[in-house]
Formats: sequence, C-alpha cells, structure tokens
Amino acid sequence: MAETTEKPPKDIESEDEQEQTFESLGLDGRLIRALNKKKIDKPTPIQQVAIPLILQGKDVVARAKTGSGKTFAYLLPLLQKLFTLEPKKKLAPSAIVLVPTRELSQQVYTEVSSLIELCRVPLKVVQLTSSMPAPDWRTALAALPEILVTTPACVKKCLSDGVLQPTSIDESLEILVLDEADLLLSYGYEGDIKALTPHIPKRCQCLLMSATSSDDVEKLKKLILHNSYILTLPEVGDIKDEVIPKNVQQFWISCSARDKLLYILSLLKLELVQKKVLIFTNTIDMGFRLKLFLEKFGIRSAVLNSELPQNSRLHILEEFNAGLFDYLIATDTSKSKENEDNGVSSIEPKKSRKHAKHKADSEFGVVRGIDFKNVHTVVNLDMPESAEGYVHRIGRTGRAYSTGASISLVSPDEMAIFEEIKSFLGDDEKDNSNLIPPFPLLTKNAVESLRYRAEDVAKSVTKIAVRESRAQDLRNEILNSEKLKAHFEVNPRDLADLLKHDKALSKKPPAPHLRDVPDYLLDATTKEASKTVKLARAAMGNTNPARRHGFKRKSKRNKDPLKTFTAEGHKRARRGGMKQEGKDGNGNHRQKKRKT
Ligand SMILES: Nc1ncnc2c1ncn2[C@@H]1O[C@H](COP(=O)(O)OP(=O)(O)OP(=O)(O)O)[C@@H](O)[C@H]1O
Repeated sequence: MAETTEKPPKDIESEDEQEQTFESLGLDGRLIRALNKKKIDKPTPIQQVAIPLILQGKDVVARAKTGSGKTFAYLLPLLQKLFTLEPKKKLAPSAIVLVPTRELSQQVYTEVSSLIELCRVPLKVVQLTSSMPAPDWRTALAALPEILVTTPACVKKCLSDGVLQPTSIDESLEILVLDEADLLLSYGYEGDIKALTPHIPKRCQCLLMSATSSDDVEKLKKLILHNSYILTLPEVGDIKDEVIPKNVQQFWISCSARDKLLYILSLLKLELVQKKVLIFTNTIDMGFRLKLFLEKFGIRSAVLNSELPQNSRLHILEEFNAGLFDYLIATDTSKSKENEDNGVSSIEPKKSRKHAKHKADSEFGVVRGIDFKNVHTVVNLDMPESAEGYVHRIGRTGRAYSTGASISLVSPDEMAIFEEIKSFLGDDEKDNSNLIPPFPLLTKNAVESLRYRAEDVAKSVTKIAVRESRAQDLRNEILNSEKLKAHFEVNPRDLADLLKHDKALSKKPPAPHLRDVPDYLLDATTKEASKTVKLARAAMGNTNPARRHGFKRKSKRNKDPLKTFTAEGHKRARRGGMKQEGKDGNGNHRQKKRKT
C-alpha cells in the first residue's frame, strides 16, 4: 500500500494569513447558511485544509491541536456527501462516526442533528450507547438512519447480536470517521475495531481525526485505511504553537500543597480570573473538598467526575455550556489513581473505594474532546499526571478563535511533572521562551490577607464532611439521573432548569463575614488588578450569561489585563527568582532542575 504524505499549501499554514471562506472551500450553500446561523463564518485552518480534500473523496488523517474545529472539518463534507448520495433502500448507515466516549458521542450527535435541522434536509442520525438495551438499538437502526454515531464497542455488539449485518455494511457504508483516533485504542477498543474492519468496503472513505500523533494512530491507519492514497496533514508551525493554541496564555503559581485552597480562593474571591472557570483536581475527594470549601465563601460550583451517572454528567455539561453556573470542578484522573493511597483519597474506607471503582464509568472522558463552551480560565488545582494530560486540560479553553488562560498551582512535589510539561511544550531556557510565566495578578499580600480565614475554613472541611458530601451528591445525582432520563427522552435538547448541579452541599449557609472580602483586607495592587479583570470582562461582553453563547472571533489583546498588567509581586518574583512566592523553596528547586 503506497502512502503519500502531503503538506498543506504554504498560504494556509499560518492562522494569521488565512483568507479562505467556506464558499471558496466548495461547501454547499445550505451548510454555509447553517453555519452562519451558528455565528460561524470563517473556517479554521484545519477546516480549510481538510474540507476540500474530504469533498474530493480522499482518505484523510487529520491531526490538529485541541479546539481547532476538527469536528466540523469532517462533519461538513460528510453531510455534503450524503446530500448528493443516490437515495436507495439501505439496511445499514451510509456514515458511521466512531468516538471513544459517550460524552463525545452525545456531543457529535447533537452537532449533526442541529446541522441537519438547520439545513432542512431529510437525513436521519442515530446515537447508540452501550447503556441502551438491545431492542432499542434494533428500533433505532430500523428507522434506516444515514448516520450512526457510536463507540466501537457498540458496533461490535451490533454485529455480534445481528442488529447490523456485515453484508448491509458492505453495501451501504460510504464514510467511516474515527474521531479522537489517538484515544480509541487507549480506551481499549482495538478488538472492537478489528471486528468491524473486515466489513468495511474498499470504496468507503475513511477519516481519522486526532489531537496528537501516537503509535496508536499509526496502528489505526494500518488497520482502517485501505485506499492507496493517504493524506496526512502534518504539524503546522513550531511545536509550541501546535500543541497549545496560541490564543491561550499559560501561567503558573508556586505554592505548597497545603496552600492550594488558599490560592484558589484568592484567585476566585478577588476576581483575578475571567469566568467561566474549569478547575481540575486529580481525585474526586479533592473535588468535593474544594466545592465545600468554596461554598463556605459563597462561591457555588458543580463537580464532574466518572462516578456520576451518565445522564447527570451530560446534564452538568449542558448547564455549564449554557452558562448556568461559572465554576466547574472536574476530576479527570484515571480510576487507578483515584484508588491509590494518596492524598485525600486515602481517607476512604475500603468498602467505599471498592464502590467508587465499581461505579466509575470506563467510557467516561471528562476532558478529551469535550467541547466546554466559553471557558475563559482553566485552573490546575492539582497538576496532571502527564504532559499529554496537561495539553488536553488546557485545550478546554481558547477553542477555535476564542481566547483563554490557564493557571497551574504547582507544589514542590509537582515540580518534576511541571518541568516535564514545559520541556514537552518546548519551553526552552536557552531561548528564553518562558511559555508558562508566573501569574502576574496575584500578590503575596493579597494571598496573606485571606490566609487566616482560608485556613480556618479549610479545617472545618473535614475528611468526614468530604466523604458524606460525596455520598450525598452521588445519591442526589442517581435520583436526578432517573428524572433526567425521562427528560432527555421527551426533550433531548432542552435544559431541565429544575435540576441544578451547583446546589450547596453543606447544610449551613455561608457565614455573612466570609461571603464578602472586606475592603481593608485588600491592597491597592489587588484592587486595581481585580478592577482591570472586571473591565476586561465587560469589554469582552462576558458579563451576561446569555451573551456568553456568542463566539469570540477576535482576541482582545489590548483589553486583556494579563497582557498589560504588571503587579508589584510579579516584578519581585522575576527579580527574586520566585523566592517571593514560596517559603517552601520552590524557586530553588526549579533553578536546580534547570541547570541539569
Ligand atoms: N470555523 C469556526 N469558527 C468558529 N468556531 C468554530 C469553528 N469551527 C468550530 N468552532 C467551534 O470551536 C469549538 C471547538 O471545536 P471542536 O470541538 O471541533 O474542536 P476539536 O479540534 O475537535 O477539539 P478537541 O481535539 O479538543 O476535540 C466548538 O465549540 C465549535 O463549535
């Protein structure tokens, strides 16, 4: 099999130079009008390259950074191809989109359904999930949908249960998409994909979309792509631009593990970050500990983790995306990590840990590929376990043409992974690239002004309180999940306003003196920083939740306080080699690492 690698034309390599339109890519007028209704009028670089090639019928392996618009890059030409297909009685779908998780399946399904509706074309799409009973699969496929969105495991089950006939697939299948291809094998779908491959007809156009390249993608290419012409869209620009979108500003804060709650409180309470905020923790218990802690200061948030029932997870995502709450605490670490004897997790009794393991959903993917809408700030309360995990977390902001920021709270124990991340991103000491500088808006004074209150409250969030809240939340969500199931069945795209996920878990309301930060506690620098962030938010049209739905097309560089503001603390930090931030000697540790 000959493999051809083509580079995209020079003029589309740089995002700044692009001038292509959806019309010039050859896209159908109905699709363009549908996109306009979604306020999308300019293709992203990956769309500019991939759409014409897919329209020409080529197999494409598209690799592009997170949030670069890969979903439309394949969905738009896929739909256009189906618009023009001869109508004939087909016993299997013409297009199958395979994704690694149910969340992604729901996301893609919603996107296709909405495009079909806006285009007013008589195409049918169905979604199959492993939680659906087999008779439901039969019913869904009996409606003879043109498009099937599902996971590889479901397709295999459809084949083995006779719900899908291999001969029908052979007759019908025109396009097969493997979305988030880099994850499919790591989610353990190799056997499922192998069960499908013998039935993929030679003429079927195959598309592999992924955010990172890996041996798994190579393996899939060999497994799936059997046309002689394979087109690989190579990395664009240098590695830094490729891995993390340019429009995301990354920062870090050095603090001890013990001070992490204090630091996040300072960031949120002093309003030094733009909302909406997505906060990552490595354990579910830490997620609940943070939620309870913030609640005491009148900051409401929701948690998202693998333990929650699927309907609740989908609904939390919908509510967050609709702007119904501003702070979402997500736990994305693997189950094995959750069950390790580390940190807060270790407090769980054996029985409960077993329960958590049992409950956690293997098809859950809180981060990878999920399109959190209009997240302006990602905070790593705990550092991720790998550089790849960091890239996927940070990729939840700055999607397509929007801007965003990330702040990583790094304790001395996490310096090693932080250094690994920096080197992965190409943060080179020698060329002074300083890709992840210290966060400039939070001064030592501001943090210290909240220390007493934060430490006092942190003590009251006991291990037992965390455990009880976690169990209570799970019970609530299981009940909610039943209601949501009925709700989704009747009205899948509506929002159930009555089921709020950011409800307070503690019985006592926050003490009035903790709700507001008294003026005398704030220094002039922090007041100015907070005012600037608020002004920037207003300038970016980010004050009214309804307006957050709009897509920010241009980065507002000059209005972004992170680009213009310099706090005293930051200057000192630079001069003093981070000493100002850490009693714990992080700066020294960092220096030492750098020399090696
Ligand atoms: N041309 C465009 N203009 C503006 N917004 C766009 C455009 N294309 C896609 N988007 C929006 O950008 C966001 C990110 O797109 P998408 O989810 O397809 O990214 P992705 O490359 O698949 O990311 P990931 O690798 O994280 O899955 C979505 O909200 C999508 O609606």
